[in-house]
Amino acid sequence: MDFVSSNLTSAFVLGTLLHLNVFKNIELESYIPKFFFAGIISVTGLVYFYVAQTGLTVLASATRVASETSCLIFGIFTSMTIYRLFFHRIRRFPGPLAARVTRFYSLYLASKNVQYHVELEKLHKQYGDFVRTGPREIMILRKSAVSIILGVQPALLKTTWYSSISHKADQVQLFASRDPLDHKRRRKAWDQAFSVKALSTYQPRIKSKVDLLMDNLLQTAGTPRDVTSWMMMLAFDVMGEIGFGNDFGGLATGKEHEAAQAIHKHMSIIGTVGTVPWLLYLLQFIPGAGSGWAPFINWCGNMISQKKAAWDPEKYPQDISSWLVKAVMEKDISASPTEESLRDDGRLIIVAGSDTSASANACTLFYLAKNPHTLQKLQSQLDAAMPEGLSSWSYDKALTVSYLDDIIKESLRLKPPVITGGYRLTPPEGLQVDEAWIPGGVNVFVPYQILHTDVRYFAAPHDFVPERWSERKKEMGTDESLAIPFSAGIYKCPGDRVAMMSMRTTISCIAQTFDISFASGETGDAFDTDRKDAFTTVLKPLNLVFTKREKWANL
Ligand code: HEM
Repeated sequence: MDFVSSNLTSAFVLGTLLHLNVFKNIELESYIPKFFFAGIISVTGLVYFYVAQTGLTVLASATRVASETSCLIFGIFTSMTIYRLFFHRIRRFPGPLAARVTRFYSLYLASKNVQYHVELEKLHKQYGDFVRTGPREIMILRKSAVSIILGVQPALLKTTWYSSISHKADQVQLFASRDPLDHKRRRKAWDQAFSVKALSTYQPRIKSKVDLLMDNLLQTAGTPRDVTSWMMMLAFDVMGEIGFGNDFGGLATGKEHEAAQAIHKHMSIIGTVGTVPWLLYLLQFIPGAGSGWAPFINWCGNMISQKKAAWDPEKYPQDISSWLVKAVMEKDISASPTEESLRDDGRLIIVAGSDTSASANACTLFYLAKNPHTLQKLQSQLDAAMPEGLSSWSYDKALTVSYLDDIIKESLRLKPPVITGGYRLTPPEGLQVDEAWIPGGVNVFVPYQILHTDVRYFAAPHDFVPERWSERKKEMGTDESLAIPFSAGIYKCPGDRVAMMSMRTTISCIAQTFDISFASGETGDAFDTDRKDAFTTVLKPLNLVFTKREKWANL
C-alpha cells in the first residue's frame, strides 16, 4: 500500500474509532461547535504540515488533506449508521428506517408543511405507541408516560433541544436551563411573579387591554375581523403590560409591533430546523443569521435596562420583569445568574406568554363560532352572573361561570398552543413505561395534541364537548390529568394562572356582548386543519363577524 492510500485508510479507521470511542458516548449536540472549530484548526494545521514537511504545494497539500478528511468523515458516518441501525440501545423500537439513522428525517417531515405533529400522528398510527422518531429519540403515546416523563421526582433532564441558544445555564433563560439545580433556584423568582398577590395587580391591567379590544370590536361590529391577528395584538399588549408595564401598541394602532413581527417571521425556522437541535444552535454562528430578531431583542433589552434604572426596593413589583430584576438587585439566590441570562429571561416573558395566549383565545373563538348552541349556553350563564353585561363585569363574577372554564379547557385540549413539546432525557438507569423498558440517555416525549385526541383516553376525541369537563364527565370518562396543555411537573408552565385569567377575561367579555359567526366565504377549515407546529402554534387567518346581541342594542 503506498503512502497516500495508507493515509486514507488510517483516516477511515480513525473516523470509525472516533465515533465508537468518543462521539457515541457523549451528547454530541453539545460539542458540535467545538468539534467544528477543532476540525478547521486541524485541517489548516495539516495543510501547513504537508507544505513544510513534504515540499508539496499548498494546492496539492489541501487536496490531500481534503481526501483524508473525507475518509475520516466517511469512517465516522459509516460507523454511526451501522451502529444506529443494528447496535443502538433503542434498536428494537419500531420507526422509519431513515429516522433511526439521522435527525434530518424529522427535519424533512417538519419541512413538508411545518406540521410535524401531523407527521408524528401518522407515525403513531403506523408504528404504534412507542416510535423511534430519531436515532436516540422515542415518542410515547401512553397515558402512564405522562407522570413518568413529566412528573417524577427527581425530574428528568430537559434534552439538548432546549439548548439552541447556548449550552451554558448561566447564559440563558429559565426555559433553556438544563441544569436542574440552576432551574430550581431560578424558578422561584418566576413563581413569585405569579403569586396570588402579584396576579391581583395584573388583573385590572389585563382588563384594560381587553377593554381596548372591546371598543374596537364594538365600533366595527357586524364587519369581518381576522381574530388570529387581533388576538395576537391583544396577547402582545397584555404581555407587554404585565411583563414590563409597557405595551406594544397593537390594539391602539391596529398594527403588529416590529418586535412581534421579528418573532413571527422566524417561527417556522424553529418548527423545522428545531427538529435538529444542533443545527439550530449552529445557525447562530453564521454572521447576520440572527439579525432578523434584532427589533425584538432590542425591545426587551431596553425594557430590562429601564426596569433596572427605575428599581425601587420599597415598591411592590408591578410586572413580571420587575420580579426578575428584584431578585437580581437583591442578589437573591433565585436571580438570573448573569446580565445575559436576565435579558434572555426578559425575552422569555414575551415568547412564552404571547403566541400561546393568542392561539388559545383565537381557537376558543373559532369553537364558539362553530358551535352556536355552546355560545348561547355560555351567554345565558354569563347573563345570569352579570345581568347588566359589560358594565357589571367583574373578574370574580366571571370566575363563577364554570362553563367558561369548561369551554377554555376543551379548546386547549383540542388545540393546545404548544402542540408537541416536553422533550426529556431518560436517567442513566433507564425507565419502565408499561411493558417497555427505555434505556438511559434517550430523548423521550409525549406529544400533547396527539395524546389529547386519543380515543382510548377521550370519548369522541375530535368533538368539541365542553360538558365533558362537568355534567358529562362521568359518562364520557374524562380524565383531567391527561389534558396537559400547560405541561406538568417541575417544568410546568408558571404562567398558567395568568393565562387562564387573560382568557377568561377576553372570552367572557366578547361572548356576553356579541353573537359570533364565520364571515361570508370563511369556513374555518384552513384555520382548523392548517395550524403550523413551530413549538408554539402559527395560525391561519380566521375571519369572524361579531354582531352586538339584541339585548345590548343600546350599548
Ligand atoms: C394558554 C397559554 C399558555 C400555554 C398553553 C403554555 C404552555 C406551556 C408549556 C406546555 C410549557 C412547557 C414546555 C416544555 O416543557 O417544553 C410552558 C413553559 C413556560 N411557560 Fe407557558 N404557556 C402559556 C402561557 C404562558 C404565559 C402567559 C407565561 C408568562 C410569561 C408563560 C411562561 C412560561 C415559562 C416561563 C415557561 C418555562 C417554565 C420552565 O421551564 O420552568 N406561559 N408553557
